[in-house]
Amino acid sequence: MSVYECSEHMDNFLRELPKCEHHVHLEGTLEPSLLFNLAKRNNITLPDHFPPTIEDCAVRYNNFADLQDFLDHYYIGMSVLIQENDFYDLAMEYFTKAHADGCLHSEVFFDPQGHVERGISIDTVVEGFNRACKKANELFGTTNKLIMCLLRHLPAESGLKTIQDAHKYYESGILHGLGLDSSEKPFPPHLFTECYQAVKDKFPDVGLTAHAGEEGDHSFVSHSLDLLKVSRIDHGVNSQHSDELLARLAANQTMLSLCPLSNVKLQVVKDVRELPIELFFNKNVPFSINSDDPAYFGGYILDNYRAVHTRFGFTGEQWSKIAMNGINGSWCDEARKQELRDQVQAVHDKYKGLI
Ligand SMILES: Nc1ncnc2[nH]cnc12
Ligand SMILES: [Zn+2]
Repeated sequence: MSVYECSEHMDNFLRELPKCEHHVHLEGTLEPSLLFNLAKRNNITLPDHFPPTIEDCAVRYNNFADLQDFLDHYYIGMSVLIQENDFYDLAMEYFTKAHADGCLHSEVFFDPQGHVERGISIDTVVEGFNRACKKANELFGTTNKLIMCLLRHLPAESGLKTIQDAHKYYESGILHGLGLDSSEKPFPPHLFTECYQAVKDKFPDVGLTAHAGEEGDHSFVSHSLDLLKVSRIDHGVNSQHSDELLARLAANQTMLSLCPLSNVKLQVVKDVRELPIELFFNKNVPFSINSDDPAYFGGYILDNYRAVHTRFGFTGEQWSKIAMNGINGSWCDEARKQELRDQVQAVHDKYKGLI
């Protein structure tokens, strides 16, 4: 349901526009090609109901009934990640694609509990991902931060243990944030108050965020703000149903990390056009545009920008504001933010009069 055309100039502008990604799960960047390679390399037999070929994956991934249906595949997919090098290769594939899409700063999620419960140590996971963050910076000049997520379908005690295991990585600055993901509706934010408090007490500078308002209603968003003290919200689309919450997000400039193609693939909406993106823009609620689990949802960050453009037809001015909001909501230092803002301004000026 594309309404607006994406002219050649606009397409170039969107690619060159310096982008920040705040909502991508590294395990969700596991393309079927790498998944099958790693299964072979590590002698992993996938269950019979997992799609047996790359082509079958494409069909199955186009037919998720909802978030849980996707997650059931996502957890099987990640079972092929065993060695530190597997985590490194996975993250390098993502950083390479993100760089080609004009993404200059990525804050990436990972799910340590999904690996530790299979007998993989958190050190294997973090060391592999951290090595890739450093290599991508060296190769592409991009900046990258790791956000550890807790799985909300597991008890808070498991979350607390994971936080303990990650202590040295928060202390050394290898981990920059804490997030909360997995099945939303049955596991509301209040269950994790103690986990968030534990990190906040020990590491007050660590960024806090949580998935909320993807399938859960707007109270999941306000409770994440009130109880978990998060400074960002992942998804947050259901904030649209509360004027009071919208006013609060705007007043505090709390950024929502939106994932348009994910919302379509997981049946949150039928088409990107139905998302409240114009409402958020007009109400001054800051948001960034992200890919969530691009290997499963058929598009990386630029595909998501394009999908939004063809539905909403934002002007160059509006796109530059969206890019600036993404920079302001990032967890990099002020010097890096200024560098990124200057680059947005330069691309904006280059395309003035052309788009
Ligand atoms: N979209 C999503 N929502 C909740 N948990 C996730 N884990 C990976 N992708 C997710
Ligand atoms: Zn997500």
